[in-house]
Parts: sequence; structure tokens; C-alpha cells
Amino acid sequence: MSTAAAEHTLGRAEADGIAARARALTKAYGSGETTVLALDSVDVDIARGRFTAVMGPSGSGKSTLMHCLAGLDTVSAGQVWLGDTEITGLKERDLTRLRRDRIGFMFQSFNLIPTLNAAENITLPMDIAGKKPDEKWLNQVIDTLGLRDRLKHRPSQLSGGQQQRVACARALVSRPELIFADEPTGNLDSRAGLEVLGFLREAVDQLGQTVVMVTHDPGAAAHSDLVLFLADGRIVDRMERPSADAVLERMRLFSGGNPQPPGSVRSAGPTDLDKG
Ligand SMILES: Nc1ncnc2c1ncn2[C@@H]1O[C@H](COP(=O)(O)OP(=O)(O)OP(=O)(O)O)[C@@H](O)[C@H]1O
Repeated sequence: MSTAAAEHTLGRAEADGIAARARALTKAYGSGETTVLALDSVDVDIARGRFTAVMGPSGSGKSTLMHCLAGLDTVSAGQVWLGDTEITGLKERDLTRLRRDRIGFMFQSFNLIPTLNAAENITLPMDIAGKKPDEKWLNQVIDTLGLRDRLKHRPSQLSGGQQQRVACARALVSRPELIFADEPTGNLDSRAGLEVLGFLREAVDQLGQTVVMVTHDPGAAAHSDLVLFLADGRIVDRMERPSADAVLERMRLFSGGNPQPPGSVRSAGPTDLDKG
């Protein structure tokens, strides 16, 4: 795309309320006969202020898509924008800053610092960036997530659900343009998982955040506004206002396997995303 054309697209992206956009996004691992095409010319728009779930069979490219959209991984071809910034081609140092300042991350394994209490974990990314959190927003996030009476606790003194709520608050605290959540309920029992999904929903509905969540669980995907289905590195379908049963039914078409039944929020497998 020419620079002028790219700018035109970007102007529209902003006007359309697109938080992230990929065009002809292709990612290949390896070379020669062992090449794996993890993403095969994917076009996707992530709408601002919405909760998008990404589903698909194991190996379909979900984590790779998230890595490439979040600037955690380089692309083989194609373009990715975060808001009006084209991130493909940015230098690692600029990518690091962009991730720190504009993206929030939640992982299956929480990734909290064990020696810091909840309050310190929540503000850590901003402390590292040398920025002061907006106190009003911080308080709103803490209250929305019900963490007020847990702020002095270390992660080991918190339940799994509470730890993930701290991770959610940490992702929200800088009011990022986009939150990526990779199997955020994967290590939680169903009650705690439902709670975290409810908070992500509230982050979108009440705090105006944008969330993209990778999940294997149709019950978790049912909390989103839109499900994107990946198969063999391509987006093969999408579903607005999903129900768990409808997602499960759709997954059966693509996986040929046994996706988790709705309501089971425990992950089927490990994730390789824990490198943010
Ligand atoms: N670092 C890597 N080196 C080589 N191949 C890779 C690498 N990362 C991913 N792949 C391959 O790319 C394809 C897509 O992987 P990806 O992890 O994105 O799938 P996924 O849908 O997230 O899978 P899962 O649900 O099992 O986490 C798979 O075939 C995988 O084996």
C-alpha cells in the first residue's frame, strides 16, 4: 500500500472506531519444507469499545494472531496497525514502548510479581514507565474489580480468581487502547472464571475498554460481543452476540475434535504467550 493510501486507510480506521487492524497478515515459522504457515493473509478489524473473542482448534493460529496484533512477534508479510500507528516495521525499542503505553496484557498464569503486594503489582507497569496513574481511574478500576480490601496482600495470599483480578487491574490501569487476554480463565475454577469474565465485560461496558480474548471455551466466548473463528491460519467465520451452544456447534464444524463443553472454563492446554 502506498503511504498516501495507508494514511487514507488509517484516517478511516480512526473514524470507524477501529482499535487494531491487520491486512494480509501472514506469519510463517521455519523455512523450506518445514515451513509452517501460522497465519495466512488474515484481514481483521478489532472494533473499539467491544469485547472480541478469538477461537479455533489447537494450532489454528490464535496465539500467533494475538502476538502479531500486540507487536510481540514480527510478521512475515502484511501490515498491522494499533489505532493510527502502523506497528509492522517499528523498531524493537519503539514496540516495547508502544506495548507498555498502549496495550494491556492478561495471561493464563497471571504473571504477578510474588514479592509485591496487589497495589504494587497493579501500578508496576506505570511505575516502570515513570508515570503516575490517574488516581480517579485507579480507584474506579480497584472498586470495579472488588480489590479494595486486598491491596496489601501478596499474590500468595490471594485466591486464583483474586490474582487474576489483580492482573486485570494491572492491564487496565494505564487505560490502554487495547487489552489482550490469553486464556484468562485457563487456570481458574468455573466460579472464579465466570467472575473474571464478568469483570472483563464490565471493563468494556462500564469503563469503555476494548478487549480481545483468546479462549478454547465456548462458555467464555459467550461473554464477548463477537467471536472470530480461526482455522489453519485463516479467519473462517464470525459470530455476533454468541451463545455458548452456538459457539460449540460452530467449533465442531472446524475442529473435528472435541471442544470443551460450555461452562467449562479450564483450558485444554498450555499457552506459549507468557512472554509479554
Ligand atoms: N515459535 C514457533 N516455531 C515454529 N512453529 C510455531 C511457533 N509458534 C507457533 N508455531 C506453529 O504455528 C501454528 C499456530 O500456532 P499458534 O500457537 O498460534 O496456535 P493456537 O491456535 O494458539 O494453538 P493453541 O490453541 O494450541 O494454543 C501451529 O502449527 C504451531 O505449531
